[in-house]
Amino acid sequence: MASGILVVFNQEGGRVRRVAYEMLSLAQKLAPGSITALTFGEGADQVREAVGRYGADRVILLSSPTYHRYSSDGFAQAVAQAVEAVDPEALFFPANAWGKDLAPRVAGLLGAGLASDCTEVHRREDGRLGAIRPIYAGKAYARVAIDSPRQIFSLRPNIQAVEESGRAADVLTVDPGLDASSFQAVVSEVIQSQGGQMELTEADIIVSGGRGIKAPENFKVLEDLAEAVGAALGSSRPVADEGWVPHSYHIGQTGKVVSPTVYFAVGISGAIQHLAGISGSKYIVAINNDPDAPIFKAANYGIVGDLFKVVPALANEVRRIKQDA
Ligand SMILES: Cc1cc2nc3c(=O)[nH]c(=O)nc-3n(C[C@H](O)[C@H](O)[C@H](O)COP(=O)(O)OP(=O)(O)OC[C@H]3O[C@@H](n4cnc5c(N)ncnc54)[C@H](O)[C@@H]3O)c2cc1C
Repeated sequence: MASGILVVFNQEGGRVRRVAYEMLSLAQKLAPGSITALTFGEGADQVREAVGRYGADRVILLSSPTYHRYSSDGFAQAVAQAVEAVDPEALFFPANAWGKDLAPRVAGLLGAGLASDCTEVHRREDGRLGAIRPIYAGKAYARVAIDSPRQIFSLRPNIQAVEESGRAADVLTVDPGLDASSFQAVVSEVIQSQGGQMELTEADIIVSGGRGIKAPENFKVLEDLAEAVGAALGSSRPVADEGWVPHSYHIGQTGKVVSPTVYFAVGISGAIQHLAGISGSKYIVAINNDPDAPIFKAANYGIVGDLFKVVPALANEVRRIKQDA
């Protein structure tokens, strides 16, 4: 009978994103002792110790040149073969760009149900897994049950706690026997986006600017705060549409969905389409000179004031506290 969870994730040169550890920690709670991790690409061999520490009992490392370049159809076939070898009850994928591309293809190949972008996965009374996921642009949450024998979930980053279990994972050798030349679509080049900052969907702190910053050169004020608090930079859609910042900064219904611990919304009015992308934030700090701005209804902390005075004062205060510490 199918049992355990197969946790599939991406890595670059041995660098594993935190969401992989979050998935492993959660999987270990749901199916203790039967967690298999699967990753691909150059550097995959280096992740064994780290994934073991965070809850993998076994690990499949597809590090051969066949898997050096991402291929949606090729990787989906490899995951399907790993599923045949491991026979898990469920698969976890990260709900990042990589996982959002791969998970539906694997679900299609396996004929399995997929619940995407989940904020919670739990064990139900009937022994199967269930999930909670946001719907209607984050305005409501749905409880999801998957009827197919195999269940697939993609998990939103920064939602689960990470716990170290302190064991080393055993390496499980699975050779899908695939030939990269038969892959239909292969990523031939990855171009680093402008700014080269950390991935917004995985950032713990985000400083985000809206039209209230008035001109692209004023974004420096936000960069200074971001540097002081160690944050990634984001923006509302009009700011990215105007070309004041790269499009990769755009947060919201039609942009990135983020779930940081702290989200600074600076000069952002709080339109519903923007809130759709930030409702997973633990704390929202709004800085706006209009006391009636809708963002204050969503915020945990609000400062009514001119951002050009408030933000530099905040950055200086953070630096002063850090120096004193
Ligand atoms: C189909 C659709 C999809 C959309 N998707 C998205 C999306 O994904 N993401 C998104 O962000 N938007 C999206 N939008 C646009 C959205 O409706 C809003 O227009 C947009 O979010 C407003 O951006 P803003 O808050 O930067 O600008 P504004 O609404 O113009 O707000 C600027 C704010 O700055 C404040 N301000 C001005 N000067 C200062 C100052 N000196 N100090 C402090 N505060 C100041 C103002 O009080 C105001 O609240 C979408 C719209 C549509 C129709």
